[in-house]
Amino acid sequence: MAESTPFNRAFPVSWEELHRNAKALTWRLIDKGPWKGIVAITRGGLVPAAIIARELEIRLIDTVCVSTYDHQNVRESVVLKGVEGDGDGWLLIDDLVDTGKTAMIVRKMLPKAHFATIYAKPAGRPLVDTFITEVSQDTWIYFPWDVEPQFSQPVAQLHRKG
Ligand SMILES: O=P(O)(O)OC[C@H]1O[C@H](OP(=O)(O)OP(=O)(O)O)[C@H](O)[C@@H]1O
Ligand SMILES: O=c1[nH]c(=O)c2nc[nH]c2[nH]1
Ligand SMILES: [Mg+2]
Repeated sequence: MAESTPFNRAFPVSWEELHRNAKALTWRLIDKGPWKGIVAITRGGLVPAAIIARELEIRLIDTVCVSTYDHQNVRESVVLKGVEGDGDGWLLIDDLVDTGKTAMIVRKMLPKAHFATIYAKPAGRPLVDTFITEVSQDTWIYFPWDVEPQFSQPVAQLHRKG
């Protein structure tokens, strides 16, 4: 039997929307710098970090590699790679905070970094310094790199099923 998850809503994000939101995040970050560089939290933080690096004209980019999910199932975080220093003057980027588990680990590694994400759910929100859009805790965000186009049921049919 498939494992159940706490996600009742789907929030699909297109490449265009992600690009626009990453640029919007840059506008919120520009006056908070200057930044020595960016630390991207892989893998989800890589695309937002690339867009933000382009907009802020930052070429020094490092990674912290952390994995906390198997698809929608949360588990023990695995840290595959850390980074030197305390993060002072660095921008730390991820795609989102959900439970805040990943953020808690990375903030401990880089306590002085400025942590920014595009999306935040309520449980993780207090751990983020700057973000763009909040979605509810029971929403799963579908990023464009994780999906492909497929048939979707007409609303009338979904409605009839209740
Ligand atoms: O706030 P949390 O509950 O920790 O969830 C947020 C984290 O989960 C996802 O990463 P994931 O572990 O799926 O790895 P990935 O970035 O390699 O896809 C996402 O990219 C965040 O890093
Ligand atoms: O693609 C994703 N969407 C989410 O909503 C989420 N929450 C934790 N990790 C996530 N990954
Ligand atoms: Mg991640």
